[in-house]
Amino acid sequence: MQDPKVVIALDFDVKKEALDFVDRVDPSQCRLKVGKEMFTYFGPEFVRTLVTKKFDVFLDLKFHDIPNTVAKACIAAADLGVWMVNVHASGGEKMMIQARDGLAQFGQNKPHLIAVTVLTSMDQHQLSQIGINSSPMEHVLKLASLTQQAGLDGVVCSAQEAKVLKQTLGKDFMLVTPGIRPQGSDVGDQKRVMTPQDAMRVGVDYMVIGRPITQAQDPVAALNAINASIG
Ligand SMILES: O=c1ccn([C@@H]2O[C@H](COP(=O)(O)O)[C@@H](O)[C@H]2O)c(=O)[nH]1
Repeated sequence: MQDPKVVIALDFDVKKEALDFVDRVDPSQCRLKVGKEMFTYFGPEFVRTLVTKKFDVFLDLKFHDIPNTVAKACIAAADLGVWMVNVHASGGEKMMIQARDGLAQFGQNKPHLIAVTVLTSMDQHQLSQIGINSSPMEHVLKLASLTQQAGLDGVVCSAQEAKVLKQTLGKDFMLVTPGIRPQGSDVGDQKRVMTPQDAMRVGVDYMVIGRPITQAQDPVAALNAINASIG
């Protein structure tokens, strides 16, 4: 596979289990995501290990802070050699611009910089609880437009918003979508979900998939089945 579409959310709490899994997959089959849990347990060394094994690593720490702090955190991520790093779009345009500018020094080796719009675990009701009275679609579009205006490479959104975002922001603006659930798998805490096949149909660039693979009886078989279904 030339450009694997599946980004596996490792989310293991035991390092050996994570590395055993990583040793059973190949960079041609998938990319890997390290999030807050694994980074907090195992730190930058774990990220370096995956990079050394030639995996494209998405460091999903969703930075959200003042512009100077976020820009420096993005630079620290780029120093690890990751393929992709992210911030929260709700941190604002200034923050995103400073993060983008901070990464410019990495030239060709610059990681993709994307911004989280509305978490895929949130629905309309949860948005209204935090004072946002637009629909998830409207709010995602608003934050994605701001992200594009700030010169970032793309956004994290749900696949449910992909068609409208591609139509509005163009095909080159990258869409990275968690909340992917193969038919019949447990939705868990995700609210805005879609199957891998439908997500590909609506134009997502990369699908983040965690538990449906990592908690499967045979995780490698689960990954292979997903790849075959979108092949
Ligand atoms: O909006 C978001 C942003 C990030 N995530 C992360 O993606 C994975 C999804 O894992 P599943 O087990 O497939 O639900 C997880 O690491 C989240 O932190 C997200 O789900 N939604």
